[in-house]
Amino acid sequence: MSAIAAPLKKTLNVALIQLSAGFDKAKNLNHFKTHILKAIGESKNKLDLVVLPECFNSPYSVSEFRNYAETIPDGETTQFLSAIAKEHQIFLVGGSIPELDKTNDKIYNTSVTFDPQGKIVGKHRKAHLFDIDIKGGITFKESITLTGGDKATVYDLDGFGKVGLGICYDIRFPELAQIAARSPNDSFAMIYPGAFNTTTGPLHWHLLARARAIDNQIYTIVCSPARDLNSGYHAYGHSLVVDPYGKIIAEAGEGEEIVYAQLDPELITKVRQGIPINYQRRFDIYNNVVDGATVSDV
Ligand SMILES: NC(=O)CCC(=O)C(=O)O
Repeated sequence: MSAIAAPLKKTLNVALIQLSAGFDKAKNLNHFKTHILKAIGESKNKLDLVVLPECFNSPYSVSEFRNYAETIPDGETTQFLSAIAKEHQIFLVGGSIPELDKTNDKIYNTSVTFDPQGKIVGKHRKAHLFDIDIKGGITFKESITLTGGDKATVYDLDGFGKVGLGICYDIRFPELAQIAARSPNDSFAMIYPGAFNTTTGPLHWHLLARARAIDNQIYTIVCSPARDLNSGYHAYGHSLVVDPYGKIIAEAGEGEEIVYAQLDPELITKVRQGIPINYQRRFDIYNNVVDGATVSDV
């Protein structure tokens, strides 16, 4: 058995900013800035990382994505977030925004992460678009106006270690988290800006966040908008941080709230020593999972 690597190198203090967003982009940006500063001022530990929700600068609406779309990195929101990260010396996961790619005129649901110098260190385009139709529940079809990204995303939070990033519906596909958590990437967390809804949220939100943590023995961070019953989309809320045991260590309610958590560098190693699934995997059985594995016929 080889030594267990320590994916998280030191304690990380994180805040999740759960707010709703309306039609006024400038108002949305300022609302988030006020609360980022509030989190920095109120946190009892110096904050290292702040996470925003999916579609934090615009309504979450298929018919509005193009109206709010911006280019990255020169668009207004990217510049705005970069300046905040730099001024306050934090890593900032900028939720997600509708991104216009001028090279193909397509719109993506994109998350950008900044380092404490304001530099972009990670960019993820939502890979799995939220197209669902639950009779009597919710129908939503992002693919009417959005295009899916074509990559898993892993990047380094310098000094702490690596993280993987997915956006909302991406959490239903365990492969992105596996890619991030396993060697050679060895991430300590998956971060998901997300906006589950009031039909699937109560059923699946906590379970999926906990499942990704347990599958991979990493932290999972999921940040939702606050629920606004006057908007066209009722977000579930309940932003969460889950530890590598699958235990919820911080959780918001449904309204506007900031939640704080401290990620312990020793816990991942401890969990992996106690439940050593990393060394017990049977790749000889499931290495063909993409093409269709051979199953026993007896
Ligand atoms: N914004 C989203 O991707 C929503 C995903 C969701 O609600 C789900 O059930 O999955």
